Order: sequence, then C-alpha cells, then structure tokens
Amino acid sequence: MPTSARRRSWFVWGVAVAAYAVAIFQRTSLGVAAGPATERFGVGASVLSTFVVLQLVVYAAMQIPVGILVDRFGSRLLLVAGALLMAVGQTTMALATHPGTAVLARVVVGAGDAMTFISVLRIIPAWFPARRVPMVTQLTGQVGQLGQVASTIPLAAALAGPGWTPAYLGAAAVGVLAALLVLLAVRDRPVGSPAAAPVGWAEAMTDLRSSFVHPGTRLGLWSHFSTQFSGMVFVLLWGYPFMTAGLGYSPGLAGGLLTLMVLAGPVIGPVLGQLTAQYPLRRSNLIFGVMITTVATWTLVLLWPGTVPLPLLVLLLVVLAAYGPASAVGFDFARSFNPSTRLGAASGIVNMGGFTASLITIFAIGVILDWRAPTGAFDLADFEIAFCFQYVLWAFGFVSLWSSRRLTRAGMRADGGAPIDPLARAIARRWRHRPRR
Ligand SMILES: N[C@@H](Cc1c[nH]cn1)C(=O)NCC(=O)O
Repeated sequence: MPTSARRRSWFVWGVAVAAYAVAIFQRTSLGVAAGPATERFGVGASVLSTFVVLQLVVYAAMQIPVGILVDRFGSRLLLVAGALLMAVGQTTMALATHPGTAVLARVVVGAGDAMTFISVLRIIPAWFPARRVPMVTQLTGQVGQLGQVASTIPLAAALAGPGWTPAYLGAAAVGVLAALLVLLAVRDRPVGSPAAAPVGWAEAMTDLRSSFVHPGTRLGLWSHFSTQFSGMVFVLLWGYPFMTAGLGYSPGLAGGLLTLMVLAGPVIGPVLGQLTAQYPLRRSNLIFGVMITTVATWTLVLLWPGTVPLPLLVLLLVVLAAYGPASAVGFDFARSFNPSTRLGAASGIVNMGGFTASLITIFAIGVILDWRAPTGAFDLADFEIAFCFQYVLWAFGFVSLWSSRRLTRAGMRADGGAPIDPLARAIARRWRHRPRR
C-alpha cells in the first residue's frame, strides 16, 4: 500500500475513533455528576442507577436495528446521526429540571451512542488489509476509552465551576464538533473501491437472518457475552461499593484500583490483537482462556476466608481488565464469517451479547443485595453472595460457546476446510516437528 494511502487510512480511522471516544465521553458523563444530579433532581442513588441502566437498555436494544442501518446507509451517515443525537440528549440534560426529562435525555444519549462503535468497526476492513483488522479493532476499543478520562477530569471541573447547564451544553457542543469532523473527513471506503449495491429492506432482513443463523456469528455473540459482563458490571456499578462498603477500602484506594483496570486494558489489548491475527483458528481458545481465568480468580476471591488480601484483589482487577479486549475478539468472528455487505448487522448481533449479559447481572446483583439487606447496609457476605450470580451466566455462556464453536467448525469442514485439531494435540504435534539444531 503506498504511504499516502496508508496515511489516509489512519486519518479516516483517527477521526472515526475520535467520534467513538466522544460517544464514550457522553456515555459516562453522568459518572462524575452523581452528587450534582442528586441535588438538581431531588432523587436518590437507586433512581440515578436507573438512568444508567435505561441508557444501556436502549443501547443494547438498538444494536440490531443500527447494524441494519449501517449496512444500508454507511458508517459516515450513522456516525454523524449518532453524534448529533447525543448532542440533543446532552442539551436536554443541560436544561432538565425534572427527573423524567433527565431519563428521556439519557435514553436519547444511549440511542446516539448505539450508532457509533459498530459504524467505526465497519470502516476498518474497508480501509485496512485483513491482517491488520484485529489489531486496529483492539486499538479502536482502547483509544475510545480515553473518552472516559475526558468525562472524569474536564467535566468534573466544569460541573464544579460554571455549573450544571454550561457543563452539559459544553458536552453537547463537543458532540456537534464530532459530527462536523466526521462529515468532513470520514468516507465509508477509499476512492475507487467498489461500493456494494444498495440493499432494500426485505434483503436487509434476509441478511440479518442469514447472519444470525451462521454459527460463526453466534460464536462471536457468545464470546462477547461471556467475556464482557464481569468486568463491565464491576466498572459500571458494583465494583466500587464492593470495595468500599464490602472490603472497607477508602474511596481513594477503590478509585485507584478502578484506574488500574483502565491502565491494564492497553497492555492486554495489543497482546490479544496480535494473537488473534496470528492464530485465527485458535481465537475461541483465547476466549475460553480468558473466561476460565476470570472464573478461577473470582472463585478464589469469593472463597477466601475473611477479607481478601490486596494482592489477590489487584490480580482480580488485572484479569477483569481483559473484558474489553477479549470481547472485541467477538467482532473478529463476525467479520470472518459474514460478507462485508452484512458486517453491520453481524457486529450488532455480537455487540448485543455483552451488554445484555451486563444488564442482567447489574439488575440481579441489585435484587440480591436488596433481598439480603433491605436497609442498604450491605456487608462483605452480601456482596459475595450477590456476585455468585455471575456463575449462572458463565455456565450459560460456556455451553453456548462450546456448541456454536462445534457447529462453526463442522460448517468449515463441510465447506472443504481441514479439520481443526484440539489445541493440546496441535501443540504436541508442533513440539514433535520443531526444528532441531
Ligand atoms: N469490547 C468493547 C470495545 C473494546 C474495549 N477494548 C477493546 N475493545 C466493546 O464491545 N465496545 C462497544 C462499545 O460501544 O463501546
């Protein structure tokens, strides 16, 4: 690829990924505003957590419709629409004085956010050679997380200084700027590369069905489902109270440990991206590996007699930090087992997995904690029992992953592919045939 073409690819991707970072900024912008929101709307913590949950429900529910729209109208249009919708949501939030209006604002933000990540994913294979796609996908996820940093530091300062309305109007302005940049800089494909013929609605529905019935797409869905929820639930809602109310850590230490998770992601992401690109037939082993390590570390933490030692908790957080990079491997399955014309729909199916599992777990942990301690005075045992709910989803995810992998491999054999040996046998064979000096 000539240098100028390579530069152009990175430029287009850079602007698209900046729009994704802005979406994460908007998604997490309520995190630092819990105190001011409680005062402004006169609501408690449980109503505030409903704001977050509702926003995620909308995000998850829109994945498939958005996937179809991305395939039909292209990434650029959907990225612009998503950024503008989030700006409308944040403007509503800036002016809201009633909790009902604030909920509506968060729903609109969730809808705009839902349009962003899979639109960026659809651009990557159009601008980069196939061997680079897994790494660029990982990079997309990691760079996007910077939006969360932006939502903590400048937004917190704006809330503390100019106040609620200017802070959220500022967030809306950032959204409009992102929309403008995308409009000017992003193109769905390089000039001269053939555009797919536009599909009608009936064909789009057939594509969606074909994508879902392909076991390779479902392998991606269950990979995302099984690896994302544990880390996401910890970061989004229950990790902080577990560490402060359950383990008795200071807010500073608990916040620092959550930051450690953010810092470990960029180390794990490139490793998983490289392994995915180098061993495409072993991607499911990576997923099983991450899953088993997560379950084993959680089990050790939950069974530990008395208070968990800090090094073990640090280990848990480093393992949980793999939630973003590991679940991103799910999109690689979507890409390899679907033609580019239905990549949006396939990515939407995959992306629904982790968010649905996270919502179920956030809700179930809340219900178990309420049942254990209706007054809200939770102790370590309450958290330990509540976190055990995760085993239900891990078991479901494991069985679904296993069966979709079996069907995917059977399909590959039926299409004339060579059978894939179990990992242990493949390693033993490689060892026997290693070059000897
Ligand atoms: N798996 C994440 C993205 C990610 C994070 N680290 C590496 N990749 C994901 O599914 N994100 C969806 C979104 O909308 O943020």
